[in-house]
Parts: sequence; C-alpha cells; structure tokens
Amino acid sequence: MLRRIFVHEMQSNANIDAFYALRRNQVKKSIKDVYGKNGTTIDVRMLAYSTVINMMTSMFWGGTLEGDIGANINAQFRDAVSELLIIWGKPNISDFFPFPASFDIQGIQGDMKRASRWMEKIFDFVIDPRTKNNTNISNNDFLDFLLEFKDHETRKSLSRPQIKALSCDIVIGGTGTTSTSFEWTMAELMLHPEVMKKTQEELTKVVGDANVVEEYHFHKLPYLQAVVKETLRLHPSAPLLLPRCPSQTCTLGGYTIPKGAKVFLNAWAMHRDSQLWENPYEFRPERFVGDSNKLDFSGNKFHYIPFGSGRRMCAGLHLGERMLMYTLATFLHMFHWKVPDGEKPDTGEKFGIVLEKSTPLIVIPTPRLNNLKLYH
Ligand code: HEM
Repeated sequence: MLRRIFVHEMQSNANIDAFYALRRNQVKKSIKDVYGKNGTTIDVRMLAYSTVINMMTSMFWGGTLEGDIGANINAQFRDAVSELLIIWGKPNISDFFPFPASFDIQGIQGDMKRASRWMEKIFDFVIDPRTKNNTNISNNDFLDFLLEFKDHETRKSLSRPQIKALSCDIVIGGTGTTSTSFEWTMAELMLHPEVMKKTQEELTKVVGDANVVEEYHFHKLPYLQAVVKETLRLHPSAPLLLPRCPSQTCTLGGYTIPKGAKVFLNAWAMHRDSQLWENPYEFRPERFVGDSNKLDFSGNKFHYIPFGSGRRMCAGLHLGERMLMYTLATFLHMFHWKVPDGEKPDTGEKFGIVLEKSTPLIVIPTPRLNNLKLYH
C-alpha cells in the first residue's frame, strides 16, 4: 500500500510539478555556493549530495524549519542518511549464514537500529508541531501530503510509523542514487571533452545565455538525455538492483530457483554485455540518439534497466530523472568545469548497494555566462 501511495498519489506529474519551486530554490543556493568558489577546487560528490539532500528535505518539510534549528535539523538529517546508506551497503555475513544471524557478528543490525532510531527522532521533531498545533496551515510539502492522506476506499489515514517508514524509504532510495549518478556523469564528461562541448552547445542553443535552465527545457535537450542514459548504462547506481525472493520454486533458463532464495540481478553486467551492446565499455551517448533513443527508463527492454524493472522497479523514477536532469543541466549551463592541472579523473568503482566512484571527483568551476546576476 505504501508503494502505491508514493508512486501513484505522491508522484503524479501534478505533484512533482508542484514541488518544482522547492527544488529550484535549493539548486539556486548551490549555484551561489559554487560561484563563491570560482576558480578553486570543489568536490563534486559533496556538491551533488548536499544539493540533492537539500532538495529532498525541502520537498519533505519545505521552509517550515528556518534559522539555526532548521540548519541543525537538516544537518543531522544529512548525517543520518549518510550513515544509513553506508550501513545498508555493507556485506552482511548473516545474509549468507542465517544460523548465527541472531548474534549480529558484525554489529550491522545494531548499527542499523541505532541509525534508524536517530532518523525517527528527526521525523518526530518535524511532525510533532504540525499534529499538536493543528493550525491547518498548508505547507504544500510531502509531509503535509502524508499527514492529510486518506485512502480513497477505506478513508483511513496513515499511522505515524507508516509515515516515517515511507519517508525513510523515499529519502534513502532517492539521495545516494541521484547524487552518485550526478558525479558519474560529470566524471564521464571530464574524460570526454568533446561530449562536454556538445552538451553545453545544446544548452546554449536551447536555454540561451541570458536565462537559467527550467524543467520545461528538458524535452528539447535530447543530447543531454543521451548523456544521462549512457552514464546510467555504464554506472547504474544500484548495480544489483534490489534482491528478489520467489514465493514458489521455479525454473528459469534451466536453473531451479528454490522458494525463498535471494536473487540478485546484475544490471551492471547486462549493461556491459558485448552480445547486447556494441563496444560496451566505451562511453558513447550517440547510441541513445535517434532510433535507439527508443530505449527509455521504463525497464521494458531487459538489457537496459538502470531504474530496475517490474513491480519493484524504482518508485522515484520520475522525480529522480527530473532532479538529475535539472541539476546537471543547470550546472553545465552555468559553469565551465576543469580538473586541476596534471590530474585525470578515474572511473574506479567502490562496492556497495549504491555504486560510487572509488575516489571523489575534484574539479574547478568558472562562470560560463556573462550575466553575473544569474548566479545570485
Ligand atoms: C538517478 C536516480 C535514481 C536511480 C538510478 C534509481 C534506481 C533505482 C533502482 C535500480 C531501484 C531498484 C529497482 C529494482 O530492483 O527493480 C530503485 C528502487 C527504489 N527507488 Fe530509486 N533510483 C533513483 C532515484 C530515486 C528517487 C529520487 C527516489 C525517491 C524520491 C527513489 C526511490 C526508490 C525507492 C523507494 C525504491 C524501492 C522500491 C521498492 O522497494 O519497491 N529512487 N531505484
């Protein structure tokens, strides 16, 4: 039920549109920050992570937490999400040897419980004033939506644990994936200056030099879309998707899969299979331009599934796509980017539930547009 609420109710196009102003404000803040660092080095992972998490918190509880308290709670939230993502990605021996699982040999379960309690406290802190004061003031954010939600058929509201569980899934599912995809795209563009040039030329043509990128520009940016698709092919942010578990013993491709087995689908390997892709290890956005552009994120063509496929596919697909496109288009349109002299970005990967670059991408931004007012 929670998945249905999130996918069909919260993520309708109208709702995603309604939260656009909140996302835009956060990206504007990041532009100002980057502008302030003009000519010096910045860590793209930090930039992407803080921009995405700020968009998330802004969509969750909007501008209701202002001043020092707001800054503090947002910072705590950022730390709690980072910690949960790290714990979530750790290989857990108990998954493979269920017998000693109750001993929690690596302490992963304990760490997870502690971080989840921390996260819950933050949600309680934000939810309490809204339910206690009963002010009826509309904040137009995710939290309002969840607090006011009533099932069409049963007329039942969501309980507080349900609200917190759903919120946690959304934030954990959306933050690392989107920010990592941003960093990988920037890394590939730094390694392929000709692709960077073409992407920025397209932005100049479509957006112009006197305007900022808006979400309505996206459908006129096929090359940037191709760059994003190609990045997600080579660097799918959840390389093994989420584990499946058959409810019945079944046979697939001649293999018997017992009921209850944990099944991982290796999207990373499928995206690099030379029987399915020409020169699979090369970064070539052109493969997604024109006719082959028919490949999309719907998960219907099984050789390209960066957002997964089927009933458990990414619940935040539309929002994730928009946040990624918007941040990339904006930063590429507003700034020139170069790596520090003598350095070359690498494409080494770090194992985890989210596929991160093994070393952070460090770059130097300089303003690209003449109208400096656009940076404030
Ligand atoms: C570039 C951005 C993103 C990518 C590449 C991505 C990718 C994925 C993938 C591959 C899965 C597993 C699907 C499967 O196993 O079939 C997944 C699940 C999920 N994603 Fe995303 N995601 C992104 C953004 C987001 C955002 C922004 C949100 C929330 C706002 C989100 C929420 C979720 C949730 C809740 C699940 C779990 C679904 C379930 O268990 O049924 N994702 N995502």
